[in-house]
Amino acid sequence: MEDMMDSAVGPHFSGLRLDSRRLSSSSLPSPTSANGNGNGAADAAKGLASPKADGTRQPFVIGVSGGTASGKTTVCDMIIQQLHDHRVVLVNQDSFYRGLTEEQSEHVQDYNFDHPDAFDTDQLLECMGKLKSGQSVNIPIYDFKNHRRCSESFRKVNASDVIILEGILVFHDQKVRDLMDMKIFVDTDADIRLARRIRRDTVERGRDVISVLEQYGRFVKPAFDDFVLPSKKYADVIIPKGGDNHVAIDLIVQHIRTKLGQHDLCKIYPNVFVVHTTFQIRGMHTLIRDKNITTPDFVFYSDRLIRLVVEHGLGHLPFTEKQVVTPTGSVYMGVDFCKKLCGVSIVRSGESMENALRACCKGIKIGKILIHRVGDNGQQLIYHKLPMDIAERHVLLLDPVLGTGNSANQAIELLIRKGVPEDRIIFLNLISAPEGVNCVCKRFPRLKIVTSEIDGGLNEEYRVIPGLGEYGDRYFGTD
Ligand SMILES: Nc1ncnc2c1ncn2[C@@H]1O[C@H](COP(=O)(O)OP(=O)(O)O)[C@@H](O)[C@H]1O
Ligand SMILES: Nc1ccn([C@@H]2O[C@H](COP(=O)(O)O)[C@@H](O)[C@H]2O)c(=O)n1
Ligand SMILES: [Mg+2]
Repeated sequence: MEDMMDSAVGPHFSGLRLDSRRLSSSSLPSPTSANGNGNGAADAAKGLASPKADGTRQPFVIGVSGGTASGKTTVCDMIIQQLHDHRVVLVNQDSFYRGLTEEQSEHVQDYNFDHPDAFDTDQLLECMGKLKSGQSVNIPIYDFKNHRRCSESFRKVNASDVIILEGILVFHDQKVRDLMDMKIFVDTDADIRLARRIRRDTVERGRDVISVLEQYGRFVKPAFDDFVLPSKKYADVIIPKGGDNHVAIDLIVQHIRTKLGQHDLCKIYPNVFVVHTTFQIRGMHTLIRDKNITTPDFVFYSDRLIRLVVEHGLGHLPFTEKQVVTPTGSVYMGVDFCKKLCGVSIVRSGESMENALRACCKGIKIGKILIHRVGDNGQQLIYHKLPMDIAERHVLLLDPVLGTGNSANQAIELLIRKGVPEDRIIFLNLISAPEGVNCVCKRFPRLKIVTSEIDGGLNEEYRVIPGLGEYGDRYFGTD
């Protein structure tokens, strides 16, 4: 999508109209550009939004606007359905309609629901701010039949990687626009919109045709001309034909998938590090993943790979400056290793990484954590033997395969309970599933993960695919 966006210079592109001034790579404005658009198209083309001060990434926010009944909600639902990914949430501007007072209700025919003042934009900004900072929010539920908010219930929306905010006036207020990394305008012919609106308001909202037409002529159309249409210029992408435009929706879905894709995990989570791949590394992975390899060969090549991961992990430790004198009498300005260090292996497969760690760090203390599932109810028992002064050390947590992330999270929680600061834990593994990376990084954004390959995902039995089977059994020859 990004490549295609960059090369699409004409006003029309497969039914998806892109503003070529914005999307030609040389003219992409920054989100803080002085043109007042608050345009985040540059971010949209580059990756997820910029990191926050604590190093975690902010969610990617997509604004979807357009006239009433243009198909905004339909388009958003289609995008979310196609993505089939729980890391995308929808926020409707409609939810932030102010409820009518008794007096206003008595003269509802005179109320302008299409004016910006009809929405509680401060509340919308507060909710979006919370979502962007990773907190879940309770969003009001608005009832179009009695023009009020439901007083007892809310819709809980969890923090996500992608937030879609849709509504007729989401591009009107600059503060709301500034939240967005990408803006889509659903452009549908006015006659079609009116026809749909009549049908929707009579069938779904219990109104009569006369009142719908009166409201349309008195408020909806003028407000469209005064507020909605002028905000179209802020759009990065214009979709003609709304939900019927499958080409445009496919392209947008593909774009979001790219943002969420496993190859973007390192962009999403700045603390995930994948060892730079070479043909040697690919060759060793090919051997250990082969179901026909002998146990000695599995151990030999695993050990080689683990040493690479350990060395990479050690590179993330703090250092102090150190000078030494060389045999030529010259001074070498170098660095000294971090001394306060220990390993912790998650028993049993994590123990397979201990030799490689000892080979790299002479005399290193290594603790152990055993996580034992109790029955089928998800409860787990943890046994551990850790260095007494672990709270003062940097911890290299060892487990060769990161699958669901559940055991890793249990182990990390224990380390934190023992006083180890989150940012002093480096989790080392050979293979990671994207699900595990998401699970661990969301919970512990300051911890570092160092891995040698990120696989496709988990199957129905929660095994990493393509993976390499039961690592511990293969390493210790018990398979
Ligand atoms: N492509 C389409 N063809 C036919 N009906 C549609 C189409 N898109 C939306 N509708 C219908 O039109 C009405 C308005 O669509 P909706 O997505 O709610 O628009 P908006 O959120 O922009 O107001 C709904 O009743 C919906 O079912
Ligand atoms: N009580 C209300 C509140 C809003 N409206 C109309 O809804 C339209 C916005 O929603 P869309 O899904 O159509 O974008 C807007 O045009 C309002 O006129 C209403 O009729 N009653
Ligand atoms: Mg809608």
